[in-house]
Amino acid sequence: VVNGEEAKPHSWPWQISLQYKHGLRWYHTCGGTLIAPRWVLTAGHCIFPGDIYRVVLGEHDLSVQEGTEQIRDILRIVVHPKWNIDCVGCGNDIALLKLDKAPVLNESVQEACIPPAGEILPHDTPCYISGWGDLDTHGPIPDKLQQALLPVVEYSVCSQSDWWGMYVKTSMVCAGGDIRSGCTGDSGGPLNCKGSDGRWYVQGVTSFVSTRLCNELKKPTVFTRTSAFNDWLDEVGKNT
Ligand SMILES: CC(C)C[C@H](NC(=O)C(F)(F)F)C(=O)N[C@@H](C)C(=O)Nc1ccc(C(F)(F)F)cc1
Repeated sequence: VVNGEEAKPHSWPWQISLQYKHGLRWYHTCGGTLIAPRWVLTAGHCIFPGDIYRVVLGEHDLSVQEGTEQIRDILRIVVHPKWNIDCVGCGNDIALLKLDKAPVLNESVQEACIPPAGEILPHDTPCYISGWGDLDTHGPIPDKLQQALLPVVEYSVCSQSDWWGMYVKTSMVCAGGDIRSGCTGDSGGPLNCKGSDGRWYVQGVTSFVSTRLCNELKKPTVFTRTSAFNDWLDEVGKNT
């Protein structure tokens, strides 16, 4: 997250760290969101066939054992069938991870709500991105979870030629566009937006930023719009 701030520990208790094994060590590679007892939502582009992954919940500082962490192995990875790394602008950058065992829900580990199908947030709705991604285009990476307020940018603005133009689809949500943004390593994490019921909804899955600068002006962070995939989420979850 570029130009954000350290999140209050465990204030986004559904945020997970997706880690891959390299040699004998594990490394944070993407964010994700706990959306059901045994299901984590992340981005399709976070998954590389053949890699070994694990999920860490209840995390705040990646470099310290805080006692709130719960580590889970992944039983099944389901990447959206239409996700194509060679066409990031086509969308469908979404995947589900089934955990081997449900984590214990507590102060540090909670589920986020999934928005109703088709829900579109109005321009300037205040949402927060959270993640352990780079603090700037070329690093460094933080140890502690970061957050930034990213107001929603409605599609009619985000699809303007000097914004994302044809690279953004209605199955996506844009947010930000000023000096704050997501950045490498925030991928797959949530766009957190508070509903009128006071609950937090994962309205987006962090998908892409500008290849030039993470926080390039008029290139808001682009998220997979969760409310465009309710049917797919239900379908995958059913044939657990
Ligand atoms: C690995 C990528 C598919 C996703 C990667 N995502 C992120 O860094 C994050 F954290 F914002 F989600 C990214 O945006 N990386 C930059 C360097 C990038 O490649 N951006 C990008 C790629 C394609 C397009 C498009 F849509 F035009 F094809 C737009 C931006």
